Amino acid sequence: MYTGKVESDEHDLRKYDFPLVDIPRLNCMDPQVDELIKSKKPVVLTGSNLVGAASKWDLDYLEKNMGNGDFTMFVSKGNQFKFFDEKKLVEMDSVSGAHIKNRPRKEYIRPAKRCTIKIQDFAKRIREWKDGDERIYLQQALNSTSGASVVQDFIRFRWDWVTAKQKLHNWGKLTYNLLLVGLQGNVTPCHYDEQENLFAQIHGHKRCILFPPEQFGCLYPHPVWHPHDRQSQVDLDNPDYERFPKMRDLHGFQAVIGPGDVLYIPIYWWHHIESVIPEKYTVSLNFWYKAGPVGEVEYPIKGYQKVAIMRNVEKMLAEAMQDPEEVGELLRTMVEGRFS
Ligand SMILES: CCC[C@@H](CC(=O)O)C(=O)C(=O)O
Ligand SMILES: [Zn+2]
Repeated sequence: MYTGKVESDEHDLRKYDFPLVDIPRLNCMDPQVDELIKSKKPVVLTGSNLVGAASKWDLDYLEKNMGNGDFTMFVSKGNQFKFFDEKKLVEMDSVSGAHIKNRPRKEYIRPAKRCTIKIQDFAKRIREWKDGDERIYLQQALNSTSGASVVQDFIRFRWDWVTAKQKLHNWGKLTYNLLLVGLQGNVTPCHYDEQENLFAQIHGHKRCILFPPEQFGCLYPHPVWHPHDRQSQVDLDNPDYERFPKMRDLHGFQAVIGPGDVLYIPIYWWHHIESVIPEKYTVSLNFWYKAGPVGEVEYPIKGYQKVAIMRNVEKMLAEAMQDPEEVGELLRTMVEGRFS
């Protein structure tokens, strides 16, 4: 169980140009926990036993008990697993209307290829993996086909505790739990999700770097119609300050989480997550909850609300212009020399 400050070199952590402060680590019964969650600030919860029933979910156990399903796996030549939404290629046609259909479809580079695999084959590939091989990352929603023992373990999660959190903080419904099994060194690059996330670490350690929604301007997300919607264009591990000068203003929060820890990643908060040494692979399970109903709007509006507004403006303009390429031109015309 990780207990020290993050500078410890037990996980051989990469150094960054931007400052990083530790995310608070609190026992789940500490009253400060609900204050932090209420104010949409990240916190590492210890002692929740949320997924205690899954503490035995190592590769051998999963191999024997995940059943015979075809599970989703991503394969990457490098160590980055940047999410690519294939649906956007279709939606973009519908968003941008007929005439774009006959334009040459920009061939997007998919940093990670999606495929399916049996858990036994996946476990074999993890065991046999060696430096230089392409990397693999199993990312599978848990459901009733996930094998009887796994389902039994799932039922024994602390649903009382987590459902009380969901209700207390007025979150929407649990959309799903994503089981994540990845190699040491795998990175999910900087992105935000439109869901509240209780991120439970089961095996191995993950270094999590988070930025608040207010730092949107420093992280240059792809446009909403892009398959990399919600993903930052910047590579924190290989910064390009020419293209993205405001990266210099980044200041982040970090935590290394280990078995039994649960990291609260607030909705719209940016996160960059790396599986770190010493274990060869990591196992995590997230709990994604839809945003709760928007109550009384308090002014001034918050950073995450500005992100939601910017997303809606981008979508509306893409619909109106019928061509996403023209949206940038229109926004520049609107802003340049007028609002400074
Ligand atoms: C596909 C989800 C990946 C996960 C990060 C990680 O553990 O690699 C994450 O970003 C999240 O739980 O929101
Ligand atoms: Zn995420």
